[in-house]
Amino acid sequence: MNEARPILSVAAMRDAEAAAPCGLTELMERAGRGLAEATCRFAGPMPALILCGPGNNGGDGYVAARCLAERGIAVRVAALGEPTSDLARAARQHWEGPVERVENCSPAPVLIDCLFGTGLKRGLDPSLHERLLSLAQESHLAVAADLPSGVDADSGALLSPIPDYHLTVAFGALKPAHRLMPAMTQMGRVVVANIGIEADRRWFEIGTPALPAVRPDAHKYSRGLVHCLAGEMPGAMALSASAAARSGAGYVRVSTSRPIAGLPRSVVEVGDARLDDPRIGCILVGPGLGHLPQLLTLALTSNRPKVIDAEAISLVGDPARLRGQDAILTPHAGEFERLFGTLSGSKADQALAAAEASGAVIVFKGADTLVAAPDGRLGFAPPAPAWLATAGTGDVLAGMIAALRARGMAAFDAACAGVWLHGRAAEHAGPDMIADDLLEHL
Ligand SMILES: NC(=O)C1=CN([C@@H]2O[C@H](COP(=O)(O)OP(=O)(O)OC[C@H]3O[C@@H](n4cnc5c(N)ncnc54)[C@H](OP(=O)(O)O)[C@@H]3O)[C@@H](O)[C@H]2O)[C@@H](O)CC1
Ligand SMILES: [K+]
Repeated sequence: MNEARPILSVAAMRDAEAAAPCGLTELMERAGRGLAEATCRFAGPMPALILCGPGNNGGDGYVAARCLAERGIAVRVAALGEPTSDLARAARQHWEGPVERVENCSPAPVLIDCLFGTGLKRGLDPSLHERLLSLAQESHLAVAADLPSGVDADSGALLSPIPDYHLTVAFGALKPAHRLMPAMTQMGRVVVANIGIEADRRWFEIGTPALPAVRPDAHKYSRGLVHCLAGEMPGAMALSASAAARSGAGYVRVSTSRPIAGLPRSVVEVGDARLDDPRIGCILVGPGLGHLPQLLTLALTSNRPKVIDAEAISLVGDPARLRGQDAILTPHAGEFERLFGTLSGSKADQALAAAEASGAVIVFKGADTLVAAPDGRLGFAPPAPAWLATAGTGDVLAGMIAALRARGMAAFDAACAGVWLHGRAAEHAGPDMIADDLLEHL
């Protein structure tokens, strides 16, 4: 079972650290020990070079050096200068070995980057980031302590270039950058070292979903009716409706003015669109919609839950129009901007602002998909294969989420579950998959 792991912003991390009953010195001790242990497990007994910055990330490095030396590993330390924080100064004093200079130290098979973590405020000086890149290039394995030095922890932006790491050891909890583009692709394997903080769980990495059980007395309506509104290009809705049928909906119905090729025989095509039917568990509008804004208007006249995808998102026009609707929106970046405009802040900030402005659950898609709720909950998708970026996969996701919503899951939970299952289906389908192949893996 893959538990949802908490994700903490820099501010939330500082609060959690300050509230830790064990105190900050012990937290640093645990972070350094966790770094040493994870590195040993990953790299074995290879000689290591630890680069220490001036702050507490550097402090973790001095602790890790001591722990690695205690394990008999040949470890060297190189620093930018003397530590500037009290905690790091104390950690430096407990390291009994020599301290070289980052500018002229020689490389080692394992490079451990403890230059900067959550305290990074600007890009590294060019001479320093070039030094970091070249030492990483000359190592076999590069390990980042908490975050690669150069990454903004809250946004995932690269403030200066970073090497590709093999392992990143996050302390206490993941930070947004561990699951946001572009930083997430350069961190290698990401593990969390438990340092004993209590983490707020409103932001989290989406874990294995708990799907509703099928009751012994279930019938097709109680298992969830998804009503799809097909538009000008019904092939897209064929994918969505098939995905809904394969995601456990009891009954999938498609309103269409002409026959749709490629639908499973169990999916029913109907000529009219009676959306006041209380048995409808979720309406789906958008995939293949084309220029039929009246279908969105029709969906919005119904009080039933709805998933609004693709072209229908842009047609909403004003986010306030969704207030009072029980809606899930699934925009990619272009659709997001068309509806919500250019919002400031990180992708996480933007997703939350959009959820608040619309009152809807927002699935902000991309290589770093986020699911935001109006109440401030935020799910970060675990990494999914890059080959998901192909035509029609969004239609499949919309159908999956509609089915999970129709099965009675709350909107936010259904969206998170759909995103998680979609990523895992892509892993099973393999690199040459097309969207249709996902259906076999739902
Ligand atoms: N708090 C805790 O209890 C625990 C924290 N832990 C660890 O602490 C890390 C956070 O530590 P931190 O806050 O000291 O920040 P950190 O990332 O070391 O850097 C700050 C220093 O860098 C400097 N600086 C910044 N950018 C720069 C640049 N581009 N180029 C040059 N300098 C730059 C900045 O100087 P300033 O700009 O402020 O003058 C300041 O001196 C966290 O990631 C985790 O590893 C764990 O031990 C668990 C317990
Ligand atoms: K680091």
